[in-house]
Amino acid sequence: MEPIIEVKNLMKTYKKRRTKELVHAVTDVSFTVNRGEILGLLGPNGAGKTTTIKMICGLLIPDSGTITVNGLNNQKKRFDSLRHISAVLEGNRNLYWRLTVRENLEYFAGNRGASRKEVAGKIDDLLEKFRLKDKENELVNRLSRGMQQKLAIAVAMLAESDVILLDEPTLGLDVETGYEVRQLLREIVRDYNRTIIISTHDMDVVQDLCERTVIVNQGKIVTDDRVENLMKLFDIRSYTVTLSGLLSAQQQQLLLQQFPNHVYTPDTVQSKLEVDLAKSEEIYNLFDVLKMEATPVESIDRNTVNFEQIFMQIVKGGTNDAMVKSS
Ligand SMILES: Nc1ncnc2c1ncn2[C@@H]1O[C@H](COP(=O)(O)OP(=O)(O)OP(=O)(O)O)[C@@H](O)[C@H]1O
Repeated sequence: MEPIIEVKNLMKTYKKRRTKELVHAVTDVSFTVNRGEILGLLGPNGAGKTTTIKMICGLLIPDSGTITVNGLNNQKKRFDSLRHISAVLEGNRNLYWRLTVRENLEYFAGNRGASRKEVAGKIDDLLEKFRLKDKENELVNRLSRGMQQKLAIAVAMLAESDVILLDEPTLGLDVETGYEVRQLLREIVRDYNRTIIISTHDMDVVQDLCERTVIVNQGKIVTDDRVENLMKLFDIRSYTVTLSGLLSAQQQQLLLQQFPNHVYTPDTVQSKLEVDLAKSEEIYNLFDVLKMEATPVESIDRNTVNFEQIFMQIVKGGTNDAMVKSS
């Protein structure tokens, strides 16, 4: 694995203009991103994600710490290192709303010194890839939010930089467009050999797209691990039992003793019982309790843990939580 971005001991404090109060946005952030990786940068509101992203793409200067892009320190070799990075920070705000889709692409390509003729093929390729060909002459302000977002990512692709930073790429998109954007990002990494860092609150993005995630809370990293490792680490054996009727008082008593954290929702027609097992063998104890009475069991379903639950679990303890790392 070849590291393309190395972030070491970043720190950034803001001073509020009016009150002069200090905000320690990033207190200690270090992580590495490998070439060809899709890394999810997560954290609750105000955790320091945008500040970190802005420091990586050179929009903010850290108070201390270093950022290396392709082996180049982004403060000492600012121009050379930033050449390797493109960023889509506020999605559609990166675009010119009174220009058409193609004009936006031509404008931003021109900004990088390329002539209209030189980039025509590249623009056609991007329009095709981002399924925007039939909208190429549409004004950006007439496009849906999803199309604007796709165009903003296409603009970032023009630079042919190794790394693309995306802040909330699926924010405000409907389910279908969110899926399409995720699909596109996957293709970008696969077909164009790019590295992507995504700051997001969208857990579908993480579960579906990111190989690794760095979770920040109150300016510090609390988790840096592969998504599949975290899924395994938090894979609690959680079951939902559906009954056609009620549990007896004795059954409820036994459940309380054996599974103190269970949740029982009684209903004369259809009751629900949710149980977390510490070990898989405990399922036999559950069966023993259920078969004590003749109440029919309609189904026993294993609940799968999703990334949202994992995320909540990791951040709810705040900065005192030990760093979660399974490997
Ligand atoms: N220009 C600024 N001046 C003062 N405080 C700021 C400034 N920008 C950000 N902050 C504060 O720094 C902290 C980190 O903010 P940041 O935007 O990096 O968090 P975030 O993780 O991206 O949050 P969100 O998910 O809400 O976008 C927050 O407390 C925020 O209020």
